[in-house]
Amino acid sequence: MSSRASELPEPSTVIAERGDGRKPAVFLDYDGVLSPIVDRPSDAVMTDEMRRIVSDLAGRASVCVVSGRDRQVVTELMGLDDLVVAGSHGFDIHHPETGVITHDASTGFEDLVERVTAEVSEQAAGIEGTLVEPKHASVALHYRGVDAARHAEVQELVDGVLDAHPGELRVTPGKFVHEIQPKIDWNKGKAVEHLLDVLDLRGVDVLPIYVGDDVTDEDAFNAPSIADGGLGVLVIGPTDADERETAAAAVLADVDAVGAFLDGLAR
Ligand SMILES: O=P(O)(O)OC[C@H]1O[C@H](O[C@H]2O[C@H](CO)[C@@H](O)[C@H](O)[C@H]2O)[C@H](O)[C@@H](O)[C@@H]1O
Repeated sequence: MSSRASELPEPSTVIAERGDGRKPAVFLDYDGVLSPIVDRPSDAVMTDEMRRIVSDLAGRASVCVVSGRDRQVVTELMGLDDLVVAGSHGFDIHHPETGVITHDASTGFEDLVERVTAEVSEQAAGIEGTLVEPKHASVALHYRGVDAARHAEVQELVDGVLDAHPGELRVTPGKFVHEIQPKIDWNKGKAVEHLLDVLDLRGVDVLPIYVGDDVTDEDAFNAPSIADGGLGVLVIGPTDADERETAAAAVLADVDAVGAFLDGLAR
């Protein structure tokens, strides 16, 4: 089911109205959720205050980070190495105590991603302001720094790369970024369902909550455990359109509101 973001309540209201006494299992996106959107991806370092909030919450409830970033990168930006992290849009999952968590789509795409990353890097060098972010299971082509008059060229580049690999790739739009991924049936929603299984978080006493801001987070809002009985929370950034349609059931206004919500959760 899809709703207009501006018409959705805050998550604390939903939880109170449901009389929900279940123990939260919290899945958190990173950019736009735990750290505001900034011009350069490498500048999105989590604040000390958000680090304290996430650490405190992890002491009271199950917390997993599900990010489009590479796992090592998001771990470093958070300054926390004791959380379960599903990096590279949920392809690369790691538990701090037991190590890598495998799944149906864990491997098999490495050569393709390496070749595509090289192609994108070579072609993007001709478009000033692009930034190529190589990742474990995708390549992100950022165009935030590209003159608007050249955005069509960036799109042509992406279309050309997809055409050169018929049936092998898909592209997901993000915030001034094209995420080129192997065409494999895996996404953040599948990663959430897998984590609920392997971390033994299924049960009538568990409330799965997913907090995200981007297009790829809609897969998680639509995951059965979030959409049916769980809680999807969309973070609307300052530049996002209020009329955005989302499968989330609640909204938060910005990263500060995320901090306040997480700080109050499970107390
Ligand atoms: O799934 P997420 O953890 O939200 O990651 C989504 C993408 O976030 C990053 O890019 C976005 O945030 C940057 C920093 O604020 C911003 O400069 C960029 O324009 C945004 O698209 C990250 O660089 C990507 O790899 C993630 O997939």
